Amino acid sequence: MFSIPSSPLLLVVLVIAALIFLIQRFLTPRKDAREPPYIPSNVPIFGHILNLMRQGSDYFRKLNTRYNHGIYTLPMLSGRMYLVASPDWAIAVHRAHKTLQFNTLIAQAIKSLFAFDNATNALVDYNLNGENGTRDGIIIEIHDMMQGVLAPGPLLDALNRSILNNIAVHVNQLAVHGPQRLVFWTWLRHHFSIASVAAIWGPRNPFALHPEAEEAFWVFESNATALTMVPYPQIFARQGSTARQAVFDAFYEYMDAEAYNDAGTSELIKNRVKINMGKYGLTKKMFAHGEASLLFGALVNTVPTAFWLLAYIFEDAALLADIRGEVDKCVTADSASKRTMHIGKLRSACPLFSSAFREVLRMYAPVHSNRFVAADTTITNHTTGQSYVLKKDAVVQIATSVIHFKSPWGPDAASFNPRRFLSTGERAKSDAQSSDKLPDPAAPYRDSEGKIHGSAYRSFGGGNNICPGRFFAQTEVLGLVSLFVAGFEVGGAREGERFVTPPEETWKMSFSATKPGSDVDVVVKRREAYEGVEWTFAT
Ligand code: HEM
Repeated sequence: MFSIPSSPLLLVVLVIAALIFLIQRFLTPRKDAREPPYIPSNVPIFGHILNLMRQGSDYFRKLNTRYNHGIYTLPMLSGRMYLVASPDWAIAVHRAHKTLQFNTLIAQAIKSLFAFDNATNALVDYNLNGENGTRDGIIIEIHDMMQGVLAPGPLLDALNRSILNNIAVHVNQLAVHGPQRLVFWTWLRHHFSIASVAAIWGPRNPFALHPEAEEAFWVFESNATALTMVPYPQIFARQGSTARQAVFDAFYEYMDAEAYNDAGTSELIKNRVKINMGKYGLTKKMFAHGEASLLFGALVNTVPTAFWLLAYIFEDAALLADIRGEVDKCVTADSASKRTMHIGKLRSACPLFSSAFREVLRMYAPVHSNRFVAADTTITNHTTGQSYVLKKDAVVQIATSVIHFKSPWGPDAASFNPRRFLSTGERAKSDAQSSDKLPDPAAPYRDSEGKIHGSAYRSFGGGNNICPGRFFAQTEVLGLVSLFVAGFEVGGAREGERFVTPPEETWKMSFSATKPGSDVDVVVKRREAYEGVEWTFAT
């Protein structure tokens, strides 16, 4: 017969055990045998979340090493997350895009991150996933417009010209009177940011109107998770909230001055104005909030990518010499002091340079893709024929940070190999190519035997929501880095020292590219015979 325990401690233990049992019983999602393998955590209900908070996305790698499945069910609170850790399952997720939705999650995130009012939230929700069977609605129209404007063609060429010539202005001012010391990440982040923002938003852009908004943006960005998760962020995520407001204010001033009408504003922004304010009647204030979202797209991945590419090239004298051999062929001399970098040639005729760029993205931009399960959905792995059911209201996360470091990348997957993306065939093809064709930086990975691995290379995501900015990002990064390679030497802070690549930040969630964990002092000087040279780009 049941009797009340005499020890108060035992009583407490029993009550806690009973509570955990009840919470687990009612909160833990019911298992369905048709779902992907179910991975319990050592601490019920909260375990996976606590581990993620402590270890960031490294936790997914550890789970994958331990269980080695291609896809998992992770119970979290009363719901579940499906973790995708293989290219084949990633393809299966992208195929089911009607019910595995990107827009539902992005809408949820932008509403809180950009502090929209109710009227704007309603506009965001309108025909969010094409429920009406049409392509109207703010989110869908902006998506379609961006895919169009940023696709290879004359509009992208104009944007490329603008960013590259802005970058050249900054680089031309370097080491003019002899070697110059730089705090490298800080220098790069500042100059790349203002060059990009000027190319996109025009001469009277928000950073030009309010220079403090640039630093505020990076504070806002590093507090983005807290801003979306914490209630009353103005109290509990104060630093991020203040920085966010400074960015909103700078954009508001830009909108209020109608500076988007200035010559030099990109078609991207002119079209965003037409859709958001013209067609859907967003207020200037709310549009100013929403524009900050494009800053995330434009800056948070490209700046670290440029940094790591420069770091790896200048750290390794042999790699620098090889890439220089390619890049020098893309330069023409217009006069004794004027050189032109031909960007089309840079993209199509520098196989090692392009390979190193993609390798940097593999290692430092393993950005996860998230999808919302709008209805129970069966997905099938077309290599194995196996199927699983994903349950309504769950979230699917394609763990690029796992996929980029396992098969098919081989035993050296953990280390930087700038030649990884060269295959014999590809090299021959690139050498022979004389046109300025634009290779897709998100093209499937081909290994050294020429075998194609679809969806193994995922820095730009995949499926319907593949990053529209990938061609632009490729041009900006290769353009900036090419000027350093062709015209400068970057060494350590002391005479004769080589550049030493700093470690990456330790805790990361793989929402965006990894930043350096510490800054690095360098000395930049002009390359011999390029002392007085001024650079421009031809696109
Ligand atoms: C190295 C640079 C970049 C990386 C690694 C990157 C990566 C990504 C990833 C992983 C996604 C999500 C795809 C998915 O879930 O399947 C994405 C989406 C997006 N990116 Fe990028 N991105 C970069 C540069 C840019 C640039 C320069 C822009 C704009 C100027 C941009 C604009 C966007 C936009 C608007 C989306 C949302 C797409 C949609 O609504 O369907 N990105 N990016």
